[in-house]
Amino acid sequence: MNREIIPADQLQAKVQLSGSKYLANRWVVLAALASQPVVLNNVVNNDDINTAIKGLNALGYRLVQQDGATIISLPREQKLDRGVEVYTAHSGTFSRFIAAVAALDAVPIHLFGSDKMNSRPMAGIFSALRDLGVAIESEDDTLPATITGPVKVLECSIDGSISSQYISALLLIAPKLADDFVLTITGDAVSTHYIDMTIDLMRQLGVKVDVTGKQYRVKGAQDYRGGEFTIAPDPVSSSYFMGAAAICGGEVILNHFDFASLQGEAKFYHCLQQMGCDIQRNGQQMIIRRDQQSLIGQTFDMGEMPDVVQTLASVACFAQGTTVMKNIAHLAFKESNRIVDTATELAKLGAKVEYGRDYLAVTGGELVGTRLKTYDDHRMAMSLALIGAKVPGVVIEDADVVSKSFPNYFDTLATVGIQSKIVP
Ligand SMILES: O=C(O)C1=C[C@@H](OP(=O)(O)O)[C@@H](O)[C@H](O)C1
Ligand SMILES: C=C(OP(=O)(O)O)C(=O)O
Repeated sequence: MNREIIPADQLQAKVQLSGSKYLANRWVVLAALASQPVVLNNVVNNDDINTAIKGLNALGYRLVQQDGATIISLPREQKLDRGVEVYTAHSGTFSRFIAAVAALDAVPIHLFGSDKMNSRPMAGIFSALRDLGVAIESEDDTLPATITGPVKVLECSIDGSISSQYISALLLIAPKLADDFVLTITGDAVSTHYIDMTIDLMRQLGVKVDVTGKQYRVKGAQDYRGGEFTIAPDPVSSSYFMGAAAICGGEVILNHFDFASLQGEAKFYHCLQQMGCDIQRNGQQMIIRRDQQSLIGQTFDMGEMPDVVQTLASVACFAQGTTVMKNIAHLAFKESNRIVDTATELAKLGAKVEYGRDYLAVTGGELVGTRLKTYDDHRMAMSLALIGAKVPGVVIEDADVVSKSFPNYFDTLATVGIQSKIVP
């Protein structure tokens, strides 16, 4: 389904966003592994989280979706006694997390993803699991793969320069191993705040994790305890509405912003502030305003904010001068190649774009609306749509890719004043 975005006037809107998919991805795994019941509230209903729940249940874990946004998880009754298959769809996070969870069982577990997911790297987690004595069958260190545990060795190292998800995955299962586990990160680690988020939630369930520089030590045979938790709103979903205020002008109020979030992208508003937006906090609300002031291009290190690079690239199209997003080599391994593919689509609109292995630079100027591809990447659809709020004739192809993280994205955009219509 393709959508044409209708240009909007200045915005004057309030928006309430659903729970973080990043926290939910971790919580469902932790809840599954917990020794007591866990209740999760404000769980986002999107493809990635539904895939994770289904996949964990295929391994005999017991997560049940109650009415709306609540999930209840009960402890698993027994380990698997025969092999099963798990579909990981387009979720990089779940593919990496479930590879580690699968290693806790001593039967072959076959993982396969969507075509896109099957081309994303898994080598980091597979090589670490092999070092831990787990058998991995995979043609080229991608999915599909068959994983046969259990973990027999309790020390490994992992290259942190491709994805932090490999590290989060191993940490999540570490308390369930028989003895103390030591993980050392090599290389220049990326997206490290995601590892901090993982450890923070593990600690909330009562387990002990020691961090010394690039080394993580987790005591073996610890129980994740139960409890009831409410998931805070998603900082990356909120970036599109902040970006909308920056591009269209006017004011957008995020009803509830997770100011305490450890996630790197929760600081995206600092980028908009530096470019000229006025940002205010009122309790849990964030207010983003742009009146007469122009946006001014800046240089940003986005190494810890990978998932808002495309939002920033869209905003940059409307700024004076050049916005440089650097330290983003790891964006090549997401749902699309978020350096090359973003540059390609922006260039189709007439934007002046330059890119290299680890940067993207966008210079503001006149744009002309056209049809844009989304490459099976939800964030490509959501961020490019923002350009259509200002430039007539922007058509987002395969706009329903947004269901990966934000199924009602276009309805929510309409509530802030940016309408769209389905077109051939
Ligand atoms: O741990 C996570 O929840 C994620 C980590 C990041 O990936 P990388 O560590 O691969 O950069 C991020 O881009 C992804 O959307 C979610
Ligand atoms: C990269 C993303 O997710 P994942 O790696 O889980 O597919 C994302 O949501 O932008």
